[in-house]
Amino acid sequence: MKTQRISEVVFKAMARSLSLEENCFLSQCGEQATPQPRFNFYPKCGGPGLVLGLKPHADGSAIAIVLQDKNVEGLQLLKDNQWFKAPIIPEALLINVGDQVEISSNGMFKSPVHRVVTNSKRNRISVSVFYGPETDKEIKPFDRLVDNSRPRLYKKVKNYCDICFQYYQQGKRPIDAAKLPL
Ligand SMILES: O=C(O)CCC(=O)C(=O)O
Ligand SMILES: [Fe+2]
Repeated sequence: MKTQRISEVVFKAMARSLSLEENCFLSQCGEQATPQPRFNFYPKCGGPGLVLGLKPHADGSAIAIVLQDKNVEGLQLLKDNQWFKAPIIPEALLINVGDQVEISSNGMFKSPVHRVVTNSKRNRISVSVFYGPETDKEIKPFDRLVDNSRPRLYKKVKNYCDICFQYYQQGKRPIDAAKLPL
């Protein structure tokens, strides 16, 4: 899977959709940004209403490219306090916006909270490839997206993923630590 190329196309398209210079997300990430793949296996589970495959979280990366199981659904996204199922579209790649794109786009793109539920009859697999900035790169809202009508919403962050795990364990959202008081 040529995920590097896909990430470039997606980052450029997101920049153009905000009328920004097309390399802005890519240059924030830097040249050495390495993909972080994760292979997920969710065993079938006798109590699917009681046990989650992956608890609610938002991805800490800039984007994630997800190849979902072709036959077993499970991914759900939170919108207006309701969980919505991600449909199965065989061979399709799902692109998820992560916290670091929410920060650099000053909230124009939202990093959705999502979870994975278990299935009582079938195992499920998925592959996520996370793209984010190289170590020590500073991420902050693009100046072009900050003005009087849209104030700066987030502080600068660095090595953001380091705090993500800690927040995840505590059931908190790391992006809340980056929010500026309104
Ligand atoms: O299994 C999935 O469909 C999504 C996995 C996910 O959210 C993640 O790896 O962060
Ligand atoms: Fe995720």
